[in-house]
Amino acid sequence: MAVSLDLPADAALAERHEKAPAVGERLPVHSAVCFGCADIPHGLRLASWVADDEAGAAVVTSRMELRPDQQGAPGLLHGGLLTSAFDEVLGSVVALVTRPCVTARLETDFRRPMPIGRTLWLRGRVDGRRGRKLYVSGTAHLDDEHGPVVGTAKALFLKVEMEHFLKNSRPEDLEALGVSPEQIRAARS
Ligand SMILES: CCCCCCCCCCCCCCCC(=O)SCCNC(=O)CCNC(=O)[C@H](O)C(C)(C)COP(=O)(O)OP(=O)(O)OC[C@H]1O[C@@H](n2cnc3c(N)ncnc32)[C@H](O)[C@@H]1OP(=O)(O)O
Repeated sequence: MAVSLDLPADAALAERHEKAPAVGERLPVHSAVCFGCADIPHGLRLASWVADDEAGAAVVTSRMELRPDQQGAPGLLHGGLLTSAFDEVLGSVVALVTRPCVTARLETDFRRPMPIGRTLWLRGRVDGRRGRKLYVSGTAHLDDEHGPVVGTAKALFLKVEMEHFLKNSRPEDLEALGVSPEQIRAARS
């Protein structure tokens, strides 16, 4: 049975890490080949900034231009791409608190159609943390940050160790990041 994504009563506030970018700063791409944020032809090409939050929680705002090559129904964004966009935004906001983390569970509600040629503004917030678990939520708005809500999301991210990638990623991709074959072998032995 699916585990609830509701914030537990004993979750702690999840503030930005002291070394995380400040409010207003644009986030750098976290990988030159990332489907969500890298400047690659087939990617979502999300641009993201650290945003403010009254309660002091970590928040990210992202912009996504909806392109003709992203259609599902004619003239409308494919729904799975909204889920992918939420995964990127929520993964980015979690990385302001602690990292590395991976998505364990992600739910998307599709509220309104998203026409191609328009702009989505997404907002992701870390609502709280309990141990390795980070509870996050997001909203997607059409045309501007306060435009109509077209989708909402809730997710659970889990903090993992670097071994998660050393054991599971393709060796050639790890080596391209500077990881030695010995480190990869050691993690997998
Ligand atoms: C040198 C290398 C460079 C690397 C550079 C890194 C760069 C970083 C870039 C990030 C970029 C972001 C981009 C977008 C984010 C992705 O795209 S992440 C990719 C998609 N996600 C994945 O591939 C994750 C695949 N799943 C897994 O690996 C494992 O299932 C997980 C998530 C790590 C959990 O496994 P586990 O650590 O063994 O945890 P486990 O003991 O099963 O569960 C711990 C707790 O979490 C709960 N839990 C686990 N799964 C779930 C679930 N699905 N639902 C609800 N609760 C759950 C359990 O019930 C348990 O609860 P408690 O009993 O403690 O109360």
